[in-house]
Parts: sequence; structure tokens; C-alpha cells
Amino acid sequence: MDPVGGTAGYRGPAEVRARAPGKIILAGEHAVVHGSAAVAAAIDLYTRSSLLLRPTGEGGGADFGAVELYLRDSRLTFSWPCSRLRGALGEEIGANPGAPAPCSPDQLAAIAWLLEDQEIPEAKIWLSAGLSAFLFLYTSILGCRPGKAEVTSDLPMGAGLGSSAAFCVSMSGALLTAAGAVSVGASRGAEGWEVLEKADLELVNQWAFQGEKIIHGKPSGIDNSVSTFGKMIKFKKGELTNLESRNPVKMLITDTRVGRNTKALVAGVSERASRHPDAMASVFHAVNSISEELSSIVELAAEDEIAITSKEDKLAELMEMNQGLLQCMGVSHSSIETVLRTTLKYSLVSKLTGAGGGGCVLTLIPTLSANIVLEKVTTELESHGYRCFKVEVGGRGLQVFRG
Ligand SMILES: Nc1ncnc2c1ncn2[C@@H]1O[C@H](COP(=O)(O)OP(=O)(O)O)[C@@H](O)[C@H]1O
Ligand SMILES: C[C@@](O)(CCOP(=O)(O)O)CC(=O)O
Ligand SMILES: [Mg+2]
Repeated sequence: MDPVGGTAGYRGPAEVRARAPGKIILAGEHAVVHGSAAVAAAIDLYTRSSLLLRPTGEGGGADFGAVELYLRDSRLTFSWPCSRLRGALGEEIGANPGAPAPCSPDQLAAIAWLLEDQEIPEAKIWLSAGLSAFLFLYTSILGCRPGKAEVTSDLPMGAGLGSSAAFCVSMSGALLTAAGAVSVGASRGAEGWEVLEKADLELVNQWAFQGEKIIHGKPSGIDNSVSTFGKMIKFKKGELTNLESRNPVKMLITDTRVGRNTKALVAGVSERASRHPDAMASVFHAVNSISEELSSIVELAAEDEIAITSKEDKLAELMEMNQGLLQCMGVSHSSIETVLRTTLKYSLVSKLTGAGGGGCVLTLIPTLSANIVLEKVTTELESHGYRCFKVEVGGRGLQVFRG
């Protein structure tokens, strides 16, 4: 299996592209890290990765050339000569796309060293987590074959919409496709995008999870799973259940633009749990019940206006309860509280989504609510400097395109 060169020489052109969606969490963030159920859905905002492998050197020497990453949105290019990668990673380098394994402490130290001479602007230092995940995924899946990757995203970074997972899933999808480690897709859409076979999606998901670990520290796996498989899912202790959402769920997303970092917030909740184990176990247990109930409600088919309203009232109440418990975990923020108060003035219920501490807030938009209400609440939220957008919920997961 060597479709892209390596010691067998270059057989290009071999550009591959992959796109993976962001997500919203309807219930259960943070608690899911501690074993509770959570409900998440893919949204129609994507991270796109492309990968073009370069010819290897005379005689197939992989030390020729470089591994490059271009982050199109920030117009930043990073480059590592293959010889330097090999020198730093030494024995740690070994293309083994079929066997996802965690980043070892030695690998992580070598990656940190490889980032030192890259000129990451001080204002974008948070990119280093993404760059570390990239170097880990690239070298683990392709070794140090020369190539150029490019990434662009619709998702705000560090805002709770799963940009880290979408980055890891789209990059793993592109790398594994280039490595020939995933087979031809189960279905090819009109524009040439393919959905991979289930077993191949599982492989992408496992690699993306290893990448998420570098960015998040202790991820539950919900974000990479929903980005890989799409739709709406219930997720508990690594087990994924697809949910059939019988009625459309309309959500307004408000990005408070308050930056935060998932790794620090997840660690903060774990510290609180170790200070107050019994109280926090009860909080996580309550969240589990909320997610279980919410997942059964979304699967109910509501046929008439009364049934739809009653279903949405229950969803709203559960979201409100979940928000209260997220406050108990210490992950709300004054900007989030402002969004909650503002939407409540219009009788709309909101909760934070993702890690909290700023970032994005979800507002349930009842099917029968008048457009004027949505316009008014959006105008008021935007007057605070927040950014509002509506998203389609429950769409496709990872798709790949072979050039
Ligand atoms: N397109 C991207 N390019 C580079 N790094 C990215 C990209 N998307 C996400 N990341 C990495 O993921 C981090 C954000 O992840 P996180 O704190 O989990 O927030 P979220 O996943 O909610 O957006 C960024 O700081 C960056 O390191
Ligand atoms: C807080 C958490 O539940 C979700 C984090 O999502 P995000 O990175 O804020 O988009 C962490 C996790 O499940 O890994
Ligand atoms: Mg994340």
C-alpha cells in the first residue's frame, strides 16, 4: 500500500481534500468527560484540509523536501525540512496509518522542539496546539514524506463549536486518504465528495481522537465522533448512538467573542470534582439524566402544533436545567449570562455550548415563533458586540475528495 510515493518514488498528482463539520452540544458538555451521556449534532460549518504530496528525492530519499502547512485564514505558512523532522523525531517517526496510537512523551517533546523555531505571532500563540496535533498526525500517518497541507475553516476557533475536532478529523481524513489507508468511498455525491466506509470512518475517528488529546488534554471523544460521523448523536463513555431527530431543531448561535481554551476549562472542572467529589458526582449524574431525557424527546415525532410546542417546551426546560448545572461546574461567564438574560426577555431559552468560559451560546428557536422575535433578539445581542448566526443541525460528517 504505497499510492503516494515514499521509497517507491512519486506517482502524483495526488491532491486530496477533506472537510469535517463543527458541532453543537445540546446537553452534557464537561459531564461527558466524567462518564455522563451527552447529546451533540453536526452543524453546516466546516474545516477543510487539502494535501498535496511532493516527489521524494533522487532514489526515493524521504529526507529531500519539507512538510509544509499553510493556514489560509491567518495567512501563515509553517515548514519543516524532512531532514529536521527525522533528526528530531528519530526512532519516534514511523508511518503506521493503520494503527492509531497516542503521542508518546518523547514525541511530544520533539514536537515542542520542532515548533520553537517557527515564527508563531505572539497574538496567535494558541495555534501551537493545532500545529502540534498536525505534526503528530502527519508524521504518524505519513512518516516524513514531503508534502504541503492547507487548512481553512468556517468555524470560529476556541469558541465551543468544535474547531479543534474538525481540524483533527479533516486532517486525519486527508492524510489517511493520501496514505491509501482508507478505501474508495461508499457513496460519491454530485460534486465528487465521498463518504467513507464505516470502518474507514472509525480509523479516521481514532486518529482524530489522538490529535484532540494533544489539544484538549482529556477529551471525551464526543467532538471528533460527531465531526466524523455527522448527524445527531448521544455519546456516553465512548459509545455512540445515532438519534433520529423527528422534527427540525432550530438553533441560534451567539458567539460572545470571549476567547477561552477548552483544555484549561476541562482541567478546571476536574479540579473542582477532586475538591468536591460527592457534590460533583451528583451534578454529573443530574446532567446524565438530562441528556438521556433530551435524547428520547428529540426522537419523538410531533405531528401537530400542540405536540410540537409541548416537545420544544420540554427541550427548552432541559437546556435551562443543564445551564444551571454548568454554572455549578464553574464554566459560565458574564458574557454568557448577558446572552441568557437578553434572550429570556424574548421568552427564549439558552445555554452555553462546548467548554464555556466565553465562546458560544445556543438559543432554541421554537418552530412557531415569529421571525420578528428572532430579528429583535439578534439585533439586541449584536448591540453587545456578539455575533449571531443560524445553523443547520444534524448534517453530514467527514467527506473526502480525491483529485
Ligand atoms: N483551522 C485550524 N488551524 C489550526 N489550528 C486549529 C484550527 N482549528 C482549531 N485549531 C486548534 O484548536 C484550538 C481550539 O480548540 P478548543 O480550545 O478545543 O476550542 P474549539 O474546539 O471549541 O474551537 C486552537 O487554539 C488551535 O490550536
Ligand atoms: C467540554 C467538552 O465536553 C466539549 C468541548 O468542546 P469545545 O472544544 O469547546 O468545542 C470536552 C469534551 O467532551 O472533550
Ligand atoms: Mg475543541
